[in-house]
Amino acid sequence: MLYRLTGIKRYYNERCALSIDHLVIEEGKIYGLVGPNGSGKTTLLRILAFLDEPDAGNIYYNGSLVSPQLVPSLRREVTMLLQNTRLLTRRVKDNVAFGLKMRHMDLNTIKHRVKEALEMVGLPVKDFANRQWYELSGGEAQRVALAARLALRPKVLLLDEPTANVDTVSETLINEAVVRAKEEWKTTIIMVSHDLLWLYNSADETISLWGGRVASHGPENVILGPWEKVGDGLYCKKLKDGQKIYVSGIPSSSNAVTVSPGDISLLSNAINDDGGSACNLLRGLVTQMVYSNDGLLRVSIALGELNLVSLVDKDYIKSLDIYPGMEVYASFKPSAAQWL
Ligand SMILES: Nc1ncnc2c1ncn2[C@@H]1O[C@H](COP(=O)(O)OP(=O)(O)OP(=O)(O)O)[C@@H](O)[C@H]1O
Repeated sequence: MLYRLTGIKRYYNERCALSIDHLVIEEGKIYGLVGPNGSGKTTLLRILAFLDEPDAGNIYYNGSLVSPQLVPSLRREVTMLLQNTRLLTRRVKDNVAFGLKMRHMDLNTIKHRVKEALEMVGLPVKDFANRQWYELSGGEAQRVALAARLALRPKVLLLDEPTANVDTVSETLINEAVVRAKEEWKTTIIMVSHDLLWLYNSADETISLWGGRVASHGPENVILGPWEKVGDGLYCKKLKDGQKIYVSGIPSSSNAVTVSPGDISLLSNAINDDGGSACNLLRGLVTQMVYSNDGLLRVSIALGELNLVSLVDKDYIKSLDIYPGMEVYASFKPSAAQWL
């Protein structure tokens, strides 16, 4: 275990922006960090980068309680890349070499690391090393900024939406470089991303934030209220197409629930064969089918204004003969919903 966070709180002007009871980050894994705007993603990254201190709680890094005395040495192992990082006003190779020089590395190592890092992000040394910072496109500049971090071969690389403002070529190269860092140096990666395809295929785990708290499930299947109370502990939401979703439990202040993709089953007709217990049965259209890195298939279904994702076995899909564009039924128990 690389990080263990307990009882973390971060306030801005007495408003709690982050409240994490318990979070563990394992070494050498890729974590996708997701959540709506303002949910605390950047706040969490800055704490993990030791750039900000929480107002309460403890952080353990590599088994040791992090204290202000430890922070300078930890900052050498952990590096962060922001959305639009400004380059230093100098040549590409000087940008990439900067951190290595600060660490007093010898010239041969610096030369090798600069070449390696630039090639990892798809910028050949002969074409780019001597270019000035202003002779680059936005996507190239972001890749140089990433190369400067990769050259350090960091133990932890924190990325705050690094592909938000770059074209698809740069996006692919950045995503590939991140995966290579994990494979070659066992770098632990924590990356804010809205790219669900990347999350499904490359991330080992997803941390989902909601209102500064870690939500129990991934980025999908957040269903917002309003909810109407229809029975004892039973609540209903009416979709625009007239279908109704039922959830149980005790509502929270967020008025939102999540349903794990694994708890949603798919049926090709409206006959529910779950032994008669009351289940939601919602008609929708298959919009996307993606293999996920756990060997299962993620099927996205559009129903009314909602999009639900179901995680299903490949063989089951074959038996249903489902394909994009097909009408299916998504089924889940009201008790599968968890209030955020
Ligand atoms: N320096 C600050 N001063 C006051 N409030 C802040 C500050 N930084 C962040 N906040 C607030 O804390 C909350 C969490 O912000 P944060 O930037 O961590 O969210 P985020 O999930 O990264 O958002 P986004 O997706 O928009 O980047 C927000 O409500 C934000 O307005």
